[in-house]
Amino acid sequence: MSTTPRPTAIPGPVLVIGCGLVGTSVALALTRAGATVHLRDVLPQNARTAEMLGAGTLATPATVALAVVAVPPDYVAEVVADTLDEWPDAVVTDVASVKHPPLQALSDAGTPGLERYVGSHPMAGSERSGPTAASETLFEGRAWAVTPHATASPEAVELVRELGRTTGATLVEMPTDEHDFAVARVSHLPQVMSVLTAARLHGGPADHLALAGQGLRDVTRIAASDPGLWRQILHANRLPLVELLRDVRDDLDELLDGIERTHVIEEVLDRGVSGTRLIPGKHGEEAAPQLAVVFVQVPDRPGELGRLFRDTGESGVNIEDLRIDHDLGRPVGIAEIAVRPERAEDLTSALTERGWTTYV
Ligand SMILES: NC(=O)c1ccc[n+]([C@@H]2O[C@H](COP(=O)([O-])OP(=O)(O)OC[C@H]3O[C@@H](n4cnc5c(N)ncnc54)[C@H](O)[C@@H]3O)[C@@H](O)[C@H]2O)c1
Ligand SMILES: O=C(O)C(=O)C[C@]1(C(=O)O)C=C[C@@H](O)C=C1
Repeated sequence: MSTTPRPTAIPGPVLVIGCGLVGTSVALALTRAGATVHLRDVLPQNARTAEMLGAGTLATPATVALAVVAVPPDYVAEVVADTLDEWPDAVVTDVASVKHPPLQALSDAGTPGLERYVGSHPMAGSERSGPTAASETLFEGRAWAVTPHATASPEAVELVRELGRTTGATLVEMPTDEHDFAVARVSHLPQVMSVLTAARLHGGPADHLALAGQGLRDVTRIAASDPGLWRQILHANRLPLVELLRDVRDDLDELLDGIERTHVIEEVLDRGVSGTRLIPGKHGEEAAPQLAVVFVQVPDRPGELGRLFRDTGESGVNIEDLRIDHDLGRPVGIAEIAVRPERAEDLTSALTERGWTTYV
């Protein structure tokens, strides 16, 4: 949900280099918070599209307080070095998904001005690429990693923190190598598992694929992401990723060897359930609370969803999450309203009283 942005404290113009999904989303969020944003891309049409979307201006800036490098990982070190050189007063950050390799390359090259560079990484994105997939609210309530290095100036670190805060994200600070181990587990391994699952659909007869439901769609959404970008991410972070893939290979062996014994299957399934409970909830709560889901039949008519939201609001029960599915072959949808378990009963009775068909 979009919140009213607070004005940014970034003390001058921002230059966004790379106007794809992430760069344009950053630029839109900064513009919305009152920053003057300049746009640049190796593909002029992407910068033009970002400008048309209201993300900033194509005019060359006279000065730059902060440059945000939002290009694919293979080009980050080179573009950061060029930007430090071109704008000697600017702080420079990048938003790439892997943080240690570019820092190492910049440091090995003895890059002048390295104290003005602080890497960062917003933990939000999409399976879509390019400026037309951008959104000014993409980072709201999401984690934004800031990865200072030993020689970074405190002023540079603070400016990059302010960038994350301006987009509505929650800051998480850690060294680059720790960051890369963390994202191998929470982002890169999930990407590989999604891809492997989607790839196994090849060869499935059409009438088998016709049975695909929401479970498959949930697991494979990110498999549709740009392979060119992910080749770079996975290659750059291959060392931590390989460790996790070996663990997954052990899990597969355990399942293959034990598939005849139900307790082995049960153990694997239980580890999955407890794993999902370790994922932090919204607003950075320690772990996602277990939620109860109230299912509500929604007639397929204009205005019905609005009526459901109004009735839910009047019940005083907060919606923690929401999904809407279509009941195949019937003129109704099913709204799945996730609420705190202790409020499920209140919501069910409030909605039933107002004429809704519900089940838990
Ligand atoms: N896609 C995601 O979900 C996601 C989320 C967080 C961070 N990231 C990181 O953000 C960065 C950008 O990813 P994206 O998803 O926005 O990709 P994208 O393909 O949507 O956009 C990349 C943009 O960079 C431009 N570009 C490429 N080389 C350039 C150069 N040398 N100079 C200037 N512009 C150049 C491209 O023309 C394109 O417009 C990547 O480093 C990625 O790892 C991606
Ligand atoms: O597609 C999404 O929903 C994402 O958020 C993508 C996602 C992620 O794994 O969380 C993917 C890579 C990035 O570096 C950051 C975000």
